[in-house]
Amino acid sequence: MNAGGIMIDIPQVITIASTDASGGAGINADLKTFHNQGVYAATIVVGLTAQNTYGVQDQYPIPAKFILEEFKSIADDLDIKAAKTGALLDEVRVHAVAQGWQSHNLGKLIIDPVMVAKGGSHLLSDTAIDTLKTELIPLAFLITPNLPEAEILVGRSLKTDQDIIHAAMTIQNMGVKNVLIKGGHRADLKNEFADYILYADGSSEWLTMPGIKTKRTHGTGDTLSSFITANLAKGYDLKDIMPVAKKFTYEAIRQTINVGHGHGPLNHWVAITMGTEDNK
Ligand SMILES: Nc1ncnc2c1ncn2[C@@H]1O[C@H](COP(=O)(O)OP(=O)(O)O)[C@@H](O)[C@H]1O
Ligand SMILES: Cc1ncc(COP(=O)(O)OP(=O)(O)O)c(N)n1
Repeated sequence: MNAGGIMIDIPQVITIASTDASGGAGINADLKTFHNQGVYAATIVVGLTAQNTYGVQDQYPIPAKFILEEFKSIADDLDIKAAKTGALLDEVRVHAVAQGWQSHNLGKLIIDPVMVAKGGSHLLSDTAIDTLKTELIPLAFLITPNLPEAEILVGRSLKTDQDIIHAAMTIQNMGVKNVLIKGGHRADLKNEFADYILYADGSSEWLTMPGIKTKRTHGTGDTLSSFITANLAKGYDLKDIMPVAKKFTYEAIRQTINVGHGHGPLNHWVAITMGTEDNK
């Protein structure tokens, strides 16, 4: 009821992750990307980080019981179409998120398996990897590891295109429908950045953009996975979203903003939207 006004239906999404005090990564980057893409965003906060563009100074996990309360509050009221996870910190938090997910229907699950931040700090403990693999990954629509994260998931080093293609198959066999392996950390590619995606139907593609020579890449993975999450919630097909998500992230790095003195954050004001003339 909104007498005299108008009621607008807007796709609703959620990020299940940790905050970044400096605003460039984690929940902060997710919310900016969601807002940019015109979806309504809720949060399940799993942890807090004292962090800046130099690195992570401290982290504070939210108790599992409270995380489950957050799940219930959202599920009792909102109509979430897609959710993404980010830094989940440890085994207790990964288990709580898997438990919360199984108890409530929050649409498509996108896992960004954040393990190590740019400055080298661990945002997922080693003991949580098995829990991630056995409890959370089988629930997901899409997982988006960067190269080092994919190496940890499959337990071998990934150097060549063939290594990456086989790793995506290994990860898909863990029970997740679609697998995106991001190439931002690939040592042999300097002039172009190629990501590989293996889709649920067995088809696959390499997504390539020129490499930008910059250290201002704080929150690139969060931005890419949030763009995908927002547009899945809007009803777009993953195959149509992927090239535009790649372009959005590229432009958010290229059109840099002067914030921070280390690995600076991205520009979350770039105007790239699905369905517009250049981005069918
Ligand atoms: N310097 C860069 N120039 C162009 N694209 C980049 C650059 N760094 C990262 N990307 C792209 O940003 C996205 C996130 O990649 P990556 O850095 O591997 O993830 P993460 O932030 O999770 O470590 C990928 O699409 C990757 O190709
Ligand atoms: C709280 C928090 N969550 C996630 C990250 C990592 O974000 P990512 O997009 O992978 O970017 P970088 O670590 O490469 O900056 C984070 N740093 N903090």
